[in-house]
Amino acid sequence: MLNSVQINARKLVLGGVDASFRAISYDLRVGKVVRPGGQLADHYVIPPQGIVEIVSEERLALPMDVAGIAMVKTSLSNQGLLALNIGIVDPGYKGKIGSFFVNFGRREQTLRKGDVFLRVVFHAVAQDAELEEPRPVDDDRYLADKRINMEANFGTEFLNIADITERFAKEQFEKYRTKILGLVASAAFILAALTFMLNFGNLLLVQRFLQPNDATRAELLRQALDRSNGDLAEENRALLERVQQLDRNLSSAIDRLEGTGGRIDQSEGGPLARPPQGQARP
Ligand SMILES: Nc1ccn([C@H]2C[C@H](O)[C@@H](COP(=O)(O)OP(=O)(O)OP(=O)(O)O)O2)c(=O)n1
Repeated sequence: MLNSVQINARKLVLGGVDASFRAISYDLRVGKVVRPGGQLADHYVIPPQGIVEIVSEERLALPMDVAGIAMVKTSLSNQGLLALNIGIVDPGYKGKIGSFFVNFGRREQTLRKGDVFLRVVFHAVAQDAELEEPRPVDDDRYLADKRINMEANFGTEFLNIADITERFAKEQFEKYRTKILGLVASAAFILAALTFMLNFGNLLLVQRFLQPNDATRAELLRQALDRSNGDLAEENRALLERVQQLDRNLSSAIDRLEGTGGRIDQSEGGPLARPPQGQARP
């Protein structure tokens, strides 16, 4: 691992400042901020769950026998700002360095031009193999690619909780819409059927209380017939007595007629007694 004197002497960092040289590393500073919409800025307030991309102020200019390793700044991590693009800087790499940052904390965090954001250590690379030198990375091209990538692939929040929730809810709704509509239709049908049956039941109940059923009607008819039979029996009995009385009167009238030799005793009443002349029989 190279020390700061070697880093400085071999001009591994272009545009560097003394304050960023550490004993065995260099602290890269923020050059440009690429906001979630892709716009360039000198600073950005990262909301909780927010994301931003940072491009270094310095350029690295590595020869083929030096490789770099970009590492997180512990102080930023402690604030909840985590660098995602840590890793190897290939031997021969010439260009700026960039990294996404996400805010895992509960509070907003600001990154601005000049802040340190990555720590780079440098290693000597053994030269016993044929290495292909990477092509230099143009600063403007590097920045433009970062902007395009940011705009195309990232939202204001790295977790995009609102978007994810909305998309998830929409997907679930689409998935279950047919089922839900079917269930609603069935529920409506069942409700309608129950309402109808309730009304029908009420009607039957009212009819049961207001109208006599067949058994009740038969009972009423039987009582009426009983009453009628009783009346007829009574009349029959009266008529029978009357007939018997008439029969008795007739017998006694005949007896008297025979006793008197065919003369009719006008003093006797009875059914066969002749009424006086000009008087109608009752
Ligand atoms: N934070 C970083 C880390 C590295 N690099 C640069 C220097 C590296 O030499 C180069 C390639 O690094 P990786 O291999 O990690 O990235 P890729 O897999 O995208 O690159 P490649 O296309 O070379 O496979 O990217 C960078 O710009 N920013």
